[in-house]
Amino acid sequence: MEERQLAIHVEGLNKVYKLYDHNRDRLVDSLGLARKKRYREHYALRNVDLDIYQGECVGIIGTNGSGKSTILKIITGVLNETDGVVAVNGRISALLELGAGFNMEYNGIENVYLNGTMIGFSEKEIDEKLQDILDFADIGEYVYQPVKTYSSGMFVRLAFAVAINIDPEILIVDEALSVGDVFFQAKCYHKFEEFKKQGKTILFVSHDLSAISKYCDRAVLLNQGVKLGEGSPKEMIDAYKRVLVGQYEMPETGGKGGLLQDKDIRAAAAKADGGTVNENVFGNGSAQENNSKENNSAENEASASEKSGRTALKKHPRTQAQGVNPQALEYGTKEAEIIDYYVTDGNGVETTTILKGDPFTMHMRVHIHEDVPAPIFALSIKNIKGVEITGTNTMVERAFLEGVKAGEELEITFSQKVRLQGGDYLLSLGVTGYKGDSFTVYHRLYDIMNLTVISDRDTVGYFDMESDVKVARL
Ligand SMILES: Nc1ncnc2c1ncn2[C@@H]1O[C@H](COP(=O)(O)OP(=O)(O)OP(=O)(O)O)[C@@H](O)[C@H]1O
Repeated sequence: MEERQLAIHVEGLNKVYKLYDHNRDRLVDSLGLARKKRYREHYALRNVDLDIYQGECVGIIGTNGSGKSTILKIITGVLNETDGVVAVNGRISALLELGAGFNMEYNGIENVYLNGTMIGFSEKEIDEKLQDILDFADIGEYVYQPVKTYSSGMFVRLAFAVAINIDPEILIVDEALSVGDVFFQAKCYHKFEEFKKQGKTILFVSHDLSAISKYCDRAVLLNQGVKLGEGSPKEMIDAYKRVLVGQYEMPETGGKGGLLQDKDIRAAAAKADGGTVNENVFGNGSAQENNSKENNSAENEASASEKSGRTALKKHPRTQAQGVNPQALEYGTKEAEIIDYYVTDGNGVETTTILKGDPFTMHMRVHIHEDVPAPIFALSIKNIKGVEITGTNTMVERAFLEGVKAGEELEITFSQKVRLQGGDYLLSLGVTGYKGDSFTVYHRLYDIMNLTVISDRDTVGYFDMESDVKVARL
């Protein structure tokens, strides 16, 4: 059997930042005058092992601040590790932060030469590649303008064109592609396919889970600087979904490469941050707290309810990390009030990310404050441009409930399969009804939640008609 060659080997990698509360502490420390420790240690990466083989396309996923960019920067040599081993076998071309390696005052062509020589090409070699680079970037006369005048889209076109046309053995891309328009993205992903066929190695970070599942052979999941696991994109996206809703748990931990449990991560993070275990698995604990305070209209509502003499409700404090939109629009008389909402996948696991074709259920809990003769419960789904894609309600579905009394609590579920194309969607919920002849909105939560659909096979338009396609020779 042919032995696979390693392209990137990372072992026991740590990156620790010193965080100072005051600038004077930093100064005292840098002058070597500090008698006691004046900083806190922050682990951007903690004991990470990673092997990537030649010809693989590997995606790194994880929440904000999980260490994705840090590991790429260390592999490409832009950043030094605190300790650990990093070995690279092959010429790397990297597309990291937009603008890295570019001189803003130079024009596009001058920057092509600047970048090319930085990677180790001679002027003559770059001369030979220049036309391919300019053709791929396709930014016309702008190549003669200083890059400081470029839009971020133009910038990424040129940077990507340079990165892929200088014939790297290992291509490293950090998120940058999301800046380009869809046509350019398609061209880049096509190039990825070509690269893979040529046996080149690709390592890329993206929040676009569809791209990860479509192009990667393998995915790595980072959280709070710790590698939670690696495996098939589907498996890791699934684990990532659980991290997002705070339900991550893996059955086995054990030896090297084993998956850690939330409590291990929290304990490890807490140790590095000064000892106390932070119950929040989403990263910065205080930021998370602020989020839930700011965006949780439910909490504000509770106090409003109390003021109006209604019983205080036990509401689930949902947060932005759980897909809740802090800018959701809310109104209604609140005679019936939506007090909780969440999405579960086909296994009954709470999530905000569903694979196209899979079943999912929208759950809505409603507290009835005043007798309501015949409430209508509704769900609708919009795309991020605001186009209403689909929706339904208990009236059209003929799921009637009559004579609902004050004090009751109801759970309404909408279960269906995802036929939407890959992308982000916004869910709206409502409770309305007729009081005599007059239509009343009891409670509406517009665009309250985000739902991400992951797809590696998008058809045309808003939804997949699940066509049964046959081609026959006659
Ligand atoms: N110069 C720095 N000083 C201190 N902390 C830093 C520095 N750079 C990064 N960090 C911290 O290191 C951690 C990892 O950051 P990194 O940028 O690698 O995350 P990421 O996964 O790429 O996030 P995102 O998805 O938001 O791009 C974060 O907690 C970040 O705050």
